[in-house]
Amino acid sequence: MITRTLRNIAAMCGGELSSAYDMDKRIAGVVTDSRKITPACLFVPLVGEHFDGHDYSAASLAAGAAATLWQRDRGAAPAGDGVILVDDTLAALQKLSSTYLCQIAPQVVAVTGSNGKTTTKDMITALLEGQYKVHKTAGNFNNHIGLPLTILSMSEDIQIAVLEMGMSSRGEIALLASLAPPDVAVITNVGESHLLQLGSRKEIARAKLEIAEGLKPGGLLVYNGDEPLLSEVMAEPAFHTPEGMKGFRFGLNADNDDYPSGMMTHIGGMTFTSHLYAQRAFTLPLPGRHNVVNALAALVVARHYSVSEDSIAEGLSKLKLTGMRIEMMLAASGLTMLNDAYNASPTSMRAAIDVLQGMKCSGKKIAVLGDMLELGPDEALFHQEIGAYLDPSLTDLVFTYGPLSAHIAKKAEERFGSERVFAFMDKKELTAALLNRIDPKDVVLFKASRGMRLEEVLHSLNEHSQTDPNK
Ligand SMILES: CC(=O)N[C@H]1[C@@H](OP(=O)(O)OP(=O)(O)OC[C@H]2O[C@@H](n3ccc(=O)[nH]c3=O)[C@H](O)[C@@H]2O)O[C@H](CO)[C@@H](O)[C@@H]1O[C@H](C)C(=O)N[C@@H](C)C(=O)N[C@H](CCC(=O)N[C@@H](CCC[C@@H](N)C(=O)O)C(=O)O)C(=O)O
Ligand SMILES: Nc1ncnc2c1ncn2[C@@H]1O[C@H](COP(=O)(O)OP(=O)(O)OP(=O)(O)O)[C@@H](O)[C@H]1O
Ligand SMILES: C[C@@H](N)C(=O)N[C@H](C)C(=O)O
Repeated sequence: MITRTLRNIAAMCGGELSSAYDMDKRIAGVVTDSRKITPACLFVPLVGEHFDGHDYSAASLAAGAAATLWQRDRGAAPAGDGVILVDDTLAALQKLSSTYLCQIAPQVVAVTGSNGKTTTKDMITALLEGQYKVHKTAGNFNNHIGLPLTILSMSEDIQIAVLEMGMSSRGEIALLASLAPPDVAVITNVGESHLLQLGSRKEIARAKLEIAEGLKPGGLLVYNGDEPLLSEVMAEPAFHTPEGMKGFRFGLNADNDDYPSGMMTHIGGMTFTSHLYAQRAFTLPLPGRHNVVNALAALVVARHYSVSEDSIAEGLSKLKLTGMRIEMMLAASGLTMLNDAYNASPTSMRAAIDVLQGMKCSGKKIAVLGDMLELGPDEALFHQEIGAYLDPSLTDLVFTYGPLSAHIAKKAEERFGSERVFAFMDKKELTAALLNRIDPKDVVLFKASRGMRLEEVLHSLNEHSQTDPNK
C-alpha cells in the first residue's frame, strides 16, 4: 500500500496542507470508512448516498488516522495538523491513485466486459503470479472508487497490476482507463448487463471499447471475436484507435486468433486444448464452456508476458476464483449446490443453465433462478426467453424468486407442466418448498442479480443441512 509523507500526499493529490506542521509525518494506506481506520492512514471522506464521510473526519483522526482530506465546501475543517484541503475528495482520491501508479509504473492489464471480468481477472493473475509480482483487484472493486483504492493498496515492488474496470454508463470506463492507462486491455464479452442505462447492446459495446481507446501507444487489445458488435464499433469513424494498437481475437469460433480445439467436461471442471496450444491439454478446476473462453483470454495475456506453458498449466490448475461464480458447494447432507448468485444477466444465466443441464447427476437437477435487474424495457421478454431456454429433459424442477422471474416460471410451465415449476416472492417460503423437494443426491443451481441476494436461500438450505443431514 501507499506510504508517503504528508507533504508528498498533498502534492500527489493536488491538495493544500491546512498547516505547515510536521509535513514529514508518515502516511500509510488510504481508508474511506471511519469504521475501518488503520494506524497512520489517510482518511478520505466521500460524500455518498446515505452518509457524508466528512462527518467522520475528526473521529478518524482521533482513532489513529494520520491525516484526512477535507473538501473546502464542507465548512470548517477539523482543527490541528494532518488536514489536506481539496476541492473534491473523490477527484483527489483518483488523482492520488493515478499519480501513485505513475510512480510505480507497473505493467497494467485492464479487464472489462459484461460478464467474466472478475473470473478472467482471477485467471490472468493465476497465470502471471508464478513469474511476476502481481497485484489484482480485490473482489469486485471495479468502479470510480474501487479502482483508485485498488491502486493505492498496491505495494511499490509490483510488476503487473491486473485491474477490473466496470461500468453502467458511457464514459465510466474512459475515466477508469485515464486513471490507469492499460498496456493490455481485455474485453470478455458484450452481454446485456446494464441495458437499462445503455439502451442497446451496441452502446454497451461502445462503452466497453472505451478501454481500448485508453490503451497506451502500442498497447494490446484482447477481445471476444465471437461478438460482431466489437469490430463494428471499431470500424466506426468515432472510434479513436490508439497509435500502434495491436489486436487479438479469442472465442469459440475457428476464425479467431485462438479458440478451443477440444473441450471436455469432467467432475473436477474442464479440460481443453486451444488452436495455439494444440499439443497441450489444460485443466480448469471450473465448470462451464464460458470459463474455457475466459481462460483463452487469460492465455493471450500470459503469452504476451512470455509465461511458459508449464507455468500456465500450473496456474490454471491452482486457480482460486472469487466466490459465488458458479462455485460448487457440498452441503452436510451431500446435496450439491452451484452458487452462481453473485450476479445475473441473460448471457450469464444461459451459461449457468448450460452447466447445470450438462452435469451428470444421480438425483434431480433443480434450477433456482431470481430476477435479472437493470435490463430495461424488455426485461419481461428476457426472463421469458430464459424460461424457454430451460430444457425439461435436462432440468427436473424450476423454482423462481422475484416478480420478474415469474415470467421465467410462466414460460417454462408451457413445457415442464405446473407440477415441476414453482414461483415465489418470499425467500422463507421458497426455502421451505425446496426443503420439501430436495434429496442429498440432487444438484441445485442458484442464480440471480446481486440485488436479489439469492445466496441467502442457499445459506438457509446449508444451515438446515447441518441440523438435518438427511436434507
Ligand atoms: C462510497 C462507498 O464506498 N460506499 C459504500 C458504503 O455505502 P453506504 O451507502 O453505506 O455509505 P455512503 O456511500 O453513503 O457513505 C459515504 C462515505 O461515508 C463513509 N462512512 C459512512 C459511515 C460511517 O460511519 N463512516 C464512514 O466513513 C462510507 O464508508 C463512504 O465512504 O457501504 C456499502 C456497503 O458496504 C458499499 O457497497 C458502498 O460502496 C459503493 C457502492 C462503492 O462504489 N464501492 C466501491 C469501493 C466499489 O467498487 N464497490 C464494488 C461494486 C462496484 C460496482 O457496482 N461495479 C459495477 C460496475 C460499475 C457501476 C458504476 N456505475 C457504479 O456506480 O459502481 C459492476 O457491475 O460490477 C463492490 O462493492 O463490489
Ligand atoms: N464469459 C462468460 N460468459 C457468460 N457468463 C459468464 C462468463 N464469465 C463469467 N460468467 C458468469 O457471469 C457471472 C459473473 O461472473 P464474474 O463476476 O466473473 O463477471 P463480472 O463481469 O465481474 O460480473 P459483474 O459485472 O456482475 O461484477 C457469473 O455467473 C459467471 O458464472
Ligand atoms: C451494482 C451494479 N453494478 C449491479 O451489478 N447491478 C446488478 C444488476 C444488481 O445490483 O443486481
